[in-house]
Amino acid sequence: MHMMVSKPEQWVKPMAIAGANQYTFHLEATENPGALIKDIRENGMKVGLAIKPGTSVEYLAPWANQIDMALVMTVEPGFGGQKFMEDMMPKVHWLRTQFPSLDIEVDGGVGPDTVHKCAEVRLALEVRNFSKMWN
Ligand SMILES: O=C(CO)[C@@H](O)[C@H](O)COP(=O)(O)O
Repeated sequence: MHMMVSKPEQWVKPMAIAGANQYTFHLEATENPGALIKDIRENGMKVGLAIKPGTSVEYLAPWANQIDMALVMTVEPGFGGQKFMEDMMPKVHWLRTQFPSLDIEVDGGVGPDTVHKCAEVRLALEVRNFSKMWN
């Protein structure tokens, strides 16, 4: 589950009860990422950590060894249909280099014209709209 929400702490248990196996929260949305990571693990889920376009990847780095997946937003959180921000790819490349075994995703603006940019940096994709990819 990609929880693009404020106060992500309050949804950990409900999502675990609902059967989620991974809980991705936004670094900007919590004051205590370490406690939240611990709580997610204690509730039996894997941990994903997302950053918005304006957040430097160095803020994510201290947590990278404690998470299962890093998610680099390639649009501003808010709505679909925005343009893929290719200038986020250096963040992905840096993470891929520093943490070779970490799963990395991007979210937003991925389609036929941009998917090759993701393939170049060996990303797992969070694809919400497959018809956009293949039609
Ligand atoms: O929620 C967000 C952005 O707020 C993203 O997850 C978008 O929904 C992605 O949509 P597309 O760019 O793939 O249309």
